[in-house]
Amino acid sequence: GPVTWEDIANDDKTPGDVLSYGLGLKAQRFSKLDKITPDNIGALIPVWSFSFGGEKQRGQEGQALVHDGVIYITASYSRIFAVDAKTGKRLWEYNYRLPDDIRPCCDVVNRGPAIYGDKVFFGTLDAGIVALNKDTGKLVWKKKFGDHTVGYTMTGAPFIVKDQKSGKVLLIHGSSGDEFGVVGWLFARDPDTGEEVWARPLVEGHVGRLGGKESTPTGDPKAPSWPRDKDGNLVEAWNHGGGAPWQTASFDVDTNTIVIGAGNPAPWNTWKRTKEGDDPKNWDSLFTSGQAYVDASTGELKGFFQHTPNDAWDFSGNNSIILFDYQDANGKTVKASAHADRNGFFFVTDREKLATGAGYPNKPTALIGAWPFVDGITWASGFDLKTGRPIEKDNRPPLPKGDAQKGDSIYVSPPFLGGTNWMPMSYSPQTGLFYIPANHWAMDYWTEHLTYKAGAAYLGQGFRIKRVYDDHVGILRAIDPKTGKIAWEHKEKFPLWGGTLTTGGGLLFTGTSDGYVKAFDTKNGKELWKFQTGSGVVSIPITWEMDGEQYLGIQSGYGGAVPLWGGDMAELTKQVTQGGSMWVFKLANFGKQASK
Ligand SMILES: O=C(O)c1cc(C(=O)O)c2c(n1)C(=O)C(=O)c1cc(C(=O)O)[nH]c1-2
Ligand SMILES: [Ca+2]
Ligand SMILES: [Ca+2]
Repeated sequence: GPVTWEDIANDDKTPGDVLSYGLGLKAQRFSKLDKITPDNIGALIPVWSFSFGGEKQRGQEGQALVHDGVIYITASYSRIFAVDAKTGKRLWEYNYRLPDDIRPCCDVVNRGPAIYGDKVFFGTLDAGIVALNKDTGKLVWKKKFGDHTVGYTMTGAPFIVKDQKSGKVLLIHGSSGDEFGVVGWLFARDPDTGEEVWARPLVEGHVGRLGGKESTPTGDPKAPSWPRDKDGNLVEAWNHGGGAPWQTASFDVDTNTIVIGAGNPAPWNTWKRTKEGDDPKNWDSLFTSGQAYVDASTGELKGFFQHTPNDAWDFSGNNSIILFDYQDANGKTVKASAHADRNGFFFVTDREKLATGAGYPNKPTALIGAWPFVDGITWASGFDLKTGRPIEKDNRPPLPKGDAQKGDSIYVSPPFLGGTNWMPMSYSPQTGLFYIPANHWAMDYWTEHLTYKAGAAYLGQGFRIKRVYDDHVGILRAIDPKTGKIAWEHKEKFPLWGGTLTTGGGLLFTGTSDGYVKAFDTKNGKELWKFQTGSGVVSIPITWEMDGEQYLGIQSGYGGAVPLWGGDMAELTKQVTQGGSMWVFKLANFGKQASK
């Protein structure tokens, strides 16, 4: 049958299906299923594996959905499959026809579909979004939202919300393309027709749309966080300023607020976004590299917290923002958001303040806590809780001296690939901990001259990624959101590039770049189980219940940004062969089958 809004709103409470990216509107990636436990996980075995086929493989970063015994999985190169969850039999397949001149910065990935009514929705790499009939795979509508030849693309999973004022269900999705100098947009559409309801650009002073007409500027129309040139015009970078919300939202029903991360400013070169001769700290490049709180009815930006003002490192602010509640020291319930940023800090913010924070962003600050979750951060020593601003180490890549083509190279950690990246963390209400798939690495980093050219990379920085520790790159860490203390950690030889999932059985599932699906004890990080899938795992695990049994699903297929941009880490992972498949596991019950 059709998927209703109630089904989606209750997704986190109904383990028989998985209807949203994040396994619920709060994106906690926690399933209460407790049939698989630390005691019996030794009996977890594959039930089936499904190959995405095709000549082209590359990164499989999707999170699958499950409804009525059908799994919906997106794959690289804008493909989607419906597969029988019991048997692994293909029900239908849809291959979007991509033009040759797409410009995804960081591999031809897709992070998953959305489902609502009788349709499934997913983004395409030529900056489009399509709706298909979920039972037949037949195209219902398609919309192109940006010019792919200048760099617009889409890799993130769309998300369904319900505007609590109008009662309208909306399909929410973002855009990618900051590395090519496009302005990032967040869109709300009618899921039945694909018609735009509103759209919100995330560069200050750019104007949004509502009901097909210009609505309001984002922030201050004069864009005071961007500098002006000698003639009084906003600098070139402002026209191409980035801020792409290229990952997936969460939704706070209570305040009718869409919570989404905004991408890096463009270009990466901090001096192109700083008034000549001035300090970058005076030019924040709003509304980039932070968490945005958007009104579901109008697309207005209600609040914003910036993780990296005038981001010089492509730290971005995109990856998951998990909504959770906790008791503070006085026993008061705090409605908070949690986010592990590429800049190396784990943030806890007050989501009620951010949803109602009238006036200029960051004032008053909604920051509750910011703690490092990786070692050796070079750009800042911490955050000032009074102002919400970073305490910078004055370690920005310098301008080239005199006529030099390049500035002096500096050592930066985390590098632009981040302390973590797109791969979503998860939360366990049982342990009260967050589980962050992180990496220890660094880069040599230098400034280069540049001017904007449509369709060309717009960075103005050079880099080389390198290792920090001999024994590991990947570092899975459990962090306490009240204290920032690391409860446990687990090291991996290769970069971690897959998302995490926690369960009521006290397990944490994730994948590794060298091909394993692994399970850990959420309490102490003990590795309890692993299975080799045959290619690197850079996707997101899910779990669901079918006929009284708990299933685990995850995609295998190595790719993403590391093999393309990872310098020494790209070299390291060259030995990983490509693939493209979905794996499904459950507990072995040979005894029961024999007695049937
Ligand atoms: O700013 C952007 O528009 C944008 C988009 C994407 C993307 O859509 O995949 C990535 C990035 N930036 C990025 O900086 C990055 O490190 C990255 C890694 C990945 C990946 O899938 O492995 N995508 C992206
Ligand atoms: Ca569910
Ligand atoms: Ca980026």
